[in-house]
Amino acid sequence: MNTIPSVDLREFISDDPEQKAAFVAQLGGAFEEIGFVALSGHFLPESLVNQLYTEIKRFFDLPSEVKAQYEIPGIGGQRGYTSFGKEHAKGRKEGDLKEFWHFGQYVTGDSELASEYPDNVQVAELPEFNSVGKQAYQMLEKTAIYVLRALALHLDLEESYFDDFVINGNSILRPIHYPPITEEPKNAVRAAAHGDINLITLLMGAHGKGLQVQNHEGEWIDAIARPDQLMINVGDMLSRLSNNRLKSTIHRVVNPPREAWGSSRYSIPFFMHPVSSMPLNCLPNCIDAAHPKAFEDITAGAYLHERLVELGLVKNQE
Ligand SMILES: O=C(O)CCC(=O)C(=O)O
Ligand SMILES: [Fe+2]
Repeated sequence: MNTIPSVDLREFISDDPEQKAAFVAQLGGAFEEIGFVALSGHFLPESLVNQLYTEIKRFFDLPSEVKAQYEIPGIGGQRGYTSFGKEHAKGRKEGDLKEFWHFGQYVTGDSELASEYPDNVQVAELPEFNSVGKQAYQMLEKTAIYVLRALALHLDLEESYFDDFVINGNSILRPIHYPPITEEPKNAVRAAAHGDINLITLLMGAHGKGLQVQNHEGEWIDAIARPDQLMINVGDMLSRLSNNRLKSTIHRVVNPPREAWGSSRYSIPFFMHPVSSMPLNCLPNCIDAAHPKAFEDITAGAYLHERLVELGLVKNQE
């Protein structure tokens, strides 16, 4: 497969059972094949996308000393700012050529979870930054809940199977800035090849080319969504749960050609995570003689911790 299929969420939300079934089949097929799909008809209005890009550009333009105040020690970069070069892909030494911000969950009605998660960090210099981030977070979360409902049907589960695991879940909205490249990078790229940790990722139309996805033949293909589409991919947690039936596809962000080194790249992924108590044990109906159980049982929280250590964001004893 050399292209990424497009689907429209309005088909799933419609009351027409045929359209709904067609959406489930298209989405499920794409996630078994290439692991990526471009989604239109979602809940994130273009005006909000534009506002969020404006706010995050203002934030990344702040002086480094100001941004550094928002880098909070001891929370593994789970909220607030993470400075340039700090995160590296699993198995690599060189940091990625990026800085980023994390908005986390806005817990309602569950005091235990509210105290489990670090607080969101308020940017004093930018009055709109936090409220725009929160609105985008909630629209992306709503979209992701519908996508997971469709996936539940594809996996022969109850449509609401994921709801209780992801409502108030540990999801993250991550605006990323890849700054202009000023000298020949030594082995480092904007984002080295990796699979995402979480259940699914919703990526807002990245400003500028660069995202590539590896197909089954090992070829790298460009993944470019239209401005009204979200690029959605399967993460490692969903691959585990489905015993590899759904593919967490390796992707990367390559450095631009030299003549484009002078420009920044921005992108905004939303990583849909469940609550940390969700078991990621392979689903019994995804295990058979041809597909023996490929993963040990683990909870989402324990798995996330393992992965954050591998990324260099958490030290082992934290
Ligand atoms: O910047 C992009 O387009 C993708 C970033 C990405 O894959 C990630 O942060 O996991
Ligand atoms: Fe990614």
